[in-house]
Amino acid sequence: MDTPRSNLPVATAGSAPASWQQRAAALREWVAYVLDGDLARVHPADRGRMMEWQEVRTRSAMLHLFQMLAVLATVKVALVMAGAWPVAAPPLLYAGALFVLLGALAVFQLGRSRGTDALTATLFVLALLVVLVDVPGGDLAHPGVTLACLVLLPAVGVPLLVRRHTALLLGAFCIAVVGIYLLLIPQLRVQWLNVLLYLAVALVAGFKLRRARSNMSVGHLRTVESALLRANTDALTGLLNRRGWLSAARARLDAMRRDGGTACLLFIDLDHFKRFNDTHGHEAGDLALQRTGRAIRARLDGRSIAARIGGEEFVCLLPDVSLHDARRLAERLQRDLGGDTPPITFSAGLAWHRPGETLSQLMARGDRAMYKAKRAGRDRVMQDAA
Ligand SMILES: Nc1nc2c(ncn2[C@@H]2O[C@H](COP(=O)(O)OP(=O)(O)OP(=O)(O)O)[C@@H](O)[C@H]2O)c(=O)[nH]1
Repeated sequence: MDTPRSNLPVATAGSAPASWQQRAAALREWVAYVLDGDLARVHPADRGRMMEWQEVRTRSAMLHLFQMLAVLATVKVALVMAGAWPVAAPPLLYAGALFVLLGALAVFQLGRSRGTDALTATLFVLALLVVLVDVPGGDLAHPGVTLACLVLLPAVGVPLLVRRHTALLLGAFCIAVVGIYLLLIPQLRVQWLNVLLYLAVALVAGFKLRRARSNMSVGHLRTVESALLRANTDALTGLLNRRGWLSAARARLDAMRRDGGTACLLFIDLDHFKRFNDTHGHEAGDLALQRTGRAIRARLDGRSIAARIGGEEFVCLLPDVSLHDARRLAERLQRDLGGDTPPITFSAGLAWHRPGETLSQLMARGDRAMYKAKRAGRDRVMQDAA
């Protein structure tokens, strides 16, 4: 049996690219295809799933971040309580612990419902402050806190947004700035190691997050992609199935309505297929369907859409093809399949798309023309009145 192929590109399939950047690039290509490229070939329900995927991805990144910050804050509170970490203002630390609690609640919310991104972002900033409240003086308005926040936030955020080298350069720059600043202020010197430690943790966390997000994206997209392929593809022939056809052909007609253009519908029904099965066996019948699918694919250009919409029923939408050319294409197909052993014959109906006509109306006319061909003795191509 043929490996099912569909009209969707398989950007993320094949051998796994070496680095996560390459995987992310493949991923972006695929997302661009699905979201911006030819959405015509993706069922509207899948569009919703793609959006959902993006939301899930963002949320998961936030979850990772909160987990790490919560761990940091917990360690710190434990050290303070054990007397191993002197702080100037314990009340502020306990207030910070409250923020962590709120952060944990937000994490819980993130896992459960939508629309908590603003809350989580706020809590994220507050949790960062928690890690910094022990700057001497314990004053949140202290310039050291402000500076550290200004540095830590990009230290976490930058690796998520830019390339590794740029992030490392920026990180080194931030560390240098903080180092110089802290050396210039005597009362901050005792804390500069702490701050550098946080910076290092923040940088590592940023990279880890980026990697985790990218890995998850590739894995998740592969799943979505194969689900999309399965849902829209006929497993036997690799052409679109009825679901994929309805979505793709409707979208193509919509695009024609918007941008102009014409199309022809070709409706194909294999002749006496029951007899074919009875004579040669069901397996030979399956092979005949696959051969038909291959022959159709070989004859169509990249803009045409082809599907197996029923047992031995095939349809093709041929954009910017005249009735005359569509008939020639159908006749070539007849020759392709008739020359095989055992020969396959089919009856075909042609209908030229009328302006404003829906897909069902067009298909009904194609079907009618195909039945005319059956009634006239099969193994022929008939057309509906243009
Ligand atoms: N091998 C195989 N047979 C199939 C498949 N799907 C449908 N069929 C068979 O296709 C046959 C269709 O038979 P009919 O609808 O009576 O039509 P027909 O025998 O082709 O006769 P006409 O269309 O009038 O020429 C049935 O016997 C189905 O069992 C399939 O996936 N594989």
